[in-house]
Amino acid sequence: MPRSRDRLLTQVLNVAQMHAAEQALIAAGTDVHQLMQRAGRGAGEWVRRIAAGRPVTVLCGPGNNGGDGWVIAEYLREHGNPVTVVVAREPGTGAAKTARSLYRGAAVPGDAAVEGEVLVDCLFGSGLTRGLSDDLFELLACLARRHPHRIAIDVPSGVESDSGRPLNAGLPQSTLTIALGAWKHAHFAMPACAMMGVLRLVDIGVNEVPGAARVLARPSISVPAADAHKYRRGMLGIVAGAMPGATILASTAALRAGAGYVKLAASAAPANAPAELVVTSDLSAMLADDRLAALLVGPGFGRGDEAARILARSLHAARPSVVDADGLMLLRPAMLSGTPMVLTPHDGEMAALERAFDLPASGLRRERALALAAASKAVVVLKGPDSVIAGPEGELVVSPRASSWLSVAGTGDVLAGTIASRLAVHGDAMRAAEEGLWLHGEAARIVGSAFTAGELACAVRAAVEECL
Ligand SMILES: NC(=O)C1=CN([C@@H]2O[C@H](COP(=O)(O)OP(=O)(O)OC[C@H]3O[C@@H](n4cnc5c(N)ncnc54)[C@H](O)[C@@H]3O)[C@@H](O)[C@H]2O)[C@@H](O)CC1
Ligand SMILES: [K+]
Repeated sequence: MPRSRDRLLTQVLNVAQMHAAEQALIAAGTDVHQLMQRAGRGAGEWVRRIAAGRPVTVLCGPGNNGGDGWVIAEYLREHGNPVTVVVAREPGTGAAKTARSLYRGAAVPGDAAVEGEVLVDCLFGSGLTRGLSDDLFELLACLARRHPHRIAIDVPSGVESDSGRPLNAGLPQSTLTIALGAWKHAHFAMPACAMMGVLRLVDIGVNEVPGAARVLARPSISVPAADAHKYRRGMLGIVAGAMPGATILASTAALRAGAGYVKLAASAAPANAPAELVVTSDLSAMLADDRLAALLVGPGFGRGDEAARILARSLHAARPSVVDADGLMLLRPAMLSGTPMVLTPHDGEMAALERAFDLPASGLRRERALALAAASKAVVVLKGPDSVIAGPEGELVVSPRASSWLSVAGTGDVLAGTIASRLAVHGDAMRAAEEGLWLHGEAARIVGSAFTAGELACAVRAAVEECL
């Protein structure tokens, strides 16, 4: 793929945006038939490689997703791979009818008894508007049981493309999902993204859609300038609270994510503080220091009145800040100073912030993150298996599903420390959030399984190395 399309292929579109993008291509001279050929043949090549000569069953529905299925089947037949189409519904669109007419292989009516190695699910794609009827659900489920490899084309049938909501209970698990033209939100939203197996994208020439969300991608991190020194590289101040263990984890990550100097304001030096961490008991002096590039407030903070006062005092210093954990439970609109800020709530903290900012606690996660970002003028990293980053101007970045081994105490502190370290380096809240979230996910990939938050924090260094 040409390098210029790399960034373009990170866009994530909803159904309306995808339709508009297709219409733009059609207006520029490509017809639906050509688009379907590009999509079907691109997906067909993936299927052919996976099938490697083993029998493939293609389940075709009535819409253009079914049309893709007919193209895939013909592509496999042309390449000598055994293929059978199961016709769940006859094609209803012009492009799908044409695709069917061009297929010269075997087709059987909706027959659940067909067996094979690879099932290609082209029953419904982004046009699904309601749950599968009982007969279609049974057909899909029976075929899925009879095929060890299950490839979903565009989105698995039964999944709502814009939300990632399954519209039927008990939908089969796919081993591979091939997105067509652009990523859809379902590819990154729970619970659908956990049903999709490996994700691949086929480029059909879709152009940039203004306002589209993006998938979190590997950031590019600069090495320190030739004349760098510890302060110019960014000094991060971390404000400790009642439980300094959390700030030690955050500091361990922050020391490895790029900041030149990490200072911890704590009433007493924690016993297990890393030697590189400078501990001060003078919070006022730390906040007044001109060299302070960013602040992290919240991990292990406590939720009492004293903690609330320290939070307000810290944010009053008006430095680029990351507010996490207990800090989020105490944050009030009046504490915001308009300086770059990143908020890193999990779902429970998000609900507390929504109460504090008088926002509805309903809607999709990405919509809730966008609403909080708009109300607070902060960048919101809504954490979870399907983390999203929302910016105050409506920017939206969705993260590929994170390692489930991250579900262990302390990993949130590591994320906060990583983002804060990046914020200290350059002061750009959106960029720091993206870099931090990517580094965190990559560190988890590097440490693998059954890791501790401390091991994760140490692996941030290796993750940074991959971005240089
Ligand atoms: N439009 C284009 O230019 C392209 C579309 N492509 C494919 O087209 C797909 C979208 O096509 P469609 O919009 O035709 O959508 P689908 O193929 O998902 O099918 C939608 C049709 O099924 C009906 N329907 C929805 N839910 C149903 C249910 N539960 N039970 C029964 N019928 C139901 C709808 O009323 C509509 O007639 C994409 O996912 C992608 O696979 C690709 O071929 C690329 C090009
Ligand atoms: K499908």
